[in-house]
Amino acid sequence: MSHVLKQTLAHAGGSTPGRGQQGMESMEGAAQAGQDMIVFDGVSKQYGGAPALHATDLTVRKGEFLSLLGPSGSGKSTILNIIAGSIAPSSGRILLDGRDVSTVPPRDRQLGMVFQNYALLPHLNVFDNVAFPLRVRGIGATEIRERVTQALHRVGLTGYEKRKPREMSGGQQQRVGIARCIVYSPSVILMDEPLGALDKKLRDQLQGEIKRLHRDLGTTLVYVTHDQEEALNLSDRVCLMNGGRIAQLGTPDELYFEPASEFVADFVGESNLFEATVVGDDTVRVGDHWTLGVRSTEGHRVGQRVKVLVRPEKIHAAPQGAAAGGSLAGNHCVGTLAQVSFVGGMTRFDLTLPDGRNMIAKGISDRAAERSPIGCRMQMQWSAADSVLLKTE
Ligand SMILES: Nc1ncnc2c1ncn2[C@@H]1O[C@H](COP(=O)(O)OP(=O)(O)OP(=O)(O)O)[C@@H](O)[C@H]1O
Repeated sequence: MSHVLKQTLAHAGGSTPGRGQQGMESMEGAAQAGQDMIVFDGVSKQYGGAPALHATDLTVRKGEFLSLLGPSGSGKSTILNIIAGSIAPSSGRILLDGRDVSTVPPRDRQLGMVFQNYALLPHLNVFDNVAFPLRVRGIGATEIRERVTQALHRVGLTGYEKRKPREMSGGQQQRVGIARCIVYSPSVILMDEPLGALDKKLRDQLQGEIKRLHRDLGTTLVYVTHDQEEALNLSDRVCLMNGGRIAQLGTPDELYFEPASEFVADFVGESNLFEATVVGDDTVRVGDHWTLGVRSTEGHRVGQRVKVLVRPEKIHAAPQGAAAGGSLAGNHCVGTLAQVSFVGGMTRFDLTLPDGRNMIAKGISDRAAERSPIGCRMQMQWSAADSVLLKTE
């Protein structure tokens, strides 16, 4: 039996909290119960002295959809597995709904898990796979039938009860995995790259279903992904990891428009980044002559080196001489068109500025602009309010 399958069964086989577990509730932990569902208090993990997770404080609120996003090896699965109890932290405390569970085994944490490889029992049909966690809890046959029927209905699999996992597509198998998780109403659902094995179209569809499910159930959900679009689309908040540390924790909007660092700006979406020097209030200079207005230089001194972020969709690009699109008073420059492409209803312009810098601009598809020949002169405009200074690292 695979390690993952064993883990799943351990979770699925959890009993209701016993006396021993309640005895572990510390007074301090109980006092923190309230809006916080999961609390990491200085939690770290080392493997033979190498840190997989540096000492981390993290709070997941009740009912929240929190994504753990980051490149490979950044510590996402380590956090998820520490919450699940399948990895013991090297230091720190974990509170679940105010209760210190640092030493509570996985089966007693009342969590649901969904894995990338579904981890279904191949010899059982869909009904029995979903019923499994209820059977190990000793629930009666009538209630099992009701709850399995309802869980399968929620994931759109009514009528598939008798199928074996191998007779189903990847997307359907993952729906079974989700039904098996929600059937026993866990207070927290942990999903580890649940859509990682599916193609883009199915991923998009199941993303919508997971989002709806989360809204309907109101359960706290922690979701590991390395796909930034998925994280931004699904989450109330995103916890972006880098090298075993939290790079930024915030709403998708905050990460996208107010990234805390160049790493965050780069990882989440596309960006134009300019090295610049602060030359006055809300004004910076790029290179020798180019002066830009920025949203704010508060907290920076004149002469300080900074990086300025402008998201491509905030830059309006048009062939030089064409009517300007709106009044984006503030910043402008000219350049030559290096490439134009049509991506999902947007036109993307890759531009080269006179000093050799590259710039990306994106806008709602514009037929006239799209027909602009490569090498033509383009004029770009954007507002100072959309030029954000990044904190220097
Ligand atoms: N059992 C282990 N023994 C030694 N090192 C480990 C072990 N498990 C994880 N690590 C290391 O800990 C770090 C964090 O791993 P983790 O699995 O949390 O990353 P991740 O962000 O989930 O990556 P991925 O997206 O590739 O799954 C990595 O450097 C990894 O090599």
